[in-house]
Amino acid sequence: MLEELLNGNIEKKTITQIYGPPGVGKTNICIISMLKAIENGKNVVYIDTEGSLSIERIKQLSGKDCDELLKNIIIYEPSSFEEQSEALEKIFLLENVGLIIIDGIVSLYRLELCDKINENTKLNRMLGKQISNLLKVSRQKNSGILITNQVKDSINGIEPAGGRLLEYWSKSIIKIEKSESIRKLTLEKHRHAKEGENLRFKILQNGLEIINKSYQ
Ligand SMILES: Nc1ncnc2c1ncn2[C@@H]1O[C@H](COP(=O)(O)OP(=O)(O)OP(=O)(O)O)[C@@H](O)[C@H]1O
Repeated sequence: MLEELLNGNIEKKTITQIYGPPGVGKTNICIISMLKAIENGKNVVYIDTEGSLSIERIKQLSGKDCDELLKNIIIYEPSSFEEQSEALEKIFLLENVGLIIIDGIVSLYRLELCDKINENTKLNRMLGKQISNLLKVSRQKNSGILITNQVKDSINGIEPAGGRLLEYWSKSIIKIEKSESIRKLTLEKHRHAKEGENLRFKILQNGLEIINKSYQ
């Protein structure tokens, strides 16, 4: 799905970010990207911070029994932002990693934000360290990085959460929105594909159906 919009695979050694409101289809796209990487003979690390990953959904989208596929998926389910940092450290020890997915990169971070400035500074430092580790491990393994992000309100409507740091280090940024059953992906930032390109699709039981691709 993302390949059609990016005119190629998810780039290796950089962060591709997809952001949008709840229930819009971010996890579905993560699963499709994961299945593609496995099809290409790679293992996938899936860091599920919100309990979004469903084995049943993997089964539906792959059309296969999951037992074989699960051998190629390393799932982490951190319950704190610190555990998320620890999960990233573990990837350095894994073999044949083609794609690292963090579904909800700042969900736990946002949950832990509070009114104590010291605590928030610590969380920000941890986010910086996580981004640095992600880039380091992806260079070491020659793997892609796909993260999903929540939205926050801004004067222009909505924008990705996680601040400038995450925006700067995400070399591809894709917005996803929904109107009734139609989803729209828009390429907002990319190093070598046309920004503003968009793709409309539907989520079906057994896959994602592309409706059209256009440039506006
Ligand atoms: N079998 C299915 N057939 C059709 N649509 C489905 C099926 N399974 C899930 N969906 C649709 O997928 C959508 C949820 O997508 P997804 O979980 O990818 O969203 P998300 O953006 O990751 O949400 P969140 O941020 O809350 O985790 C829902 O609209 C749901 O109806």
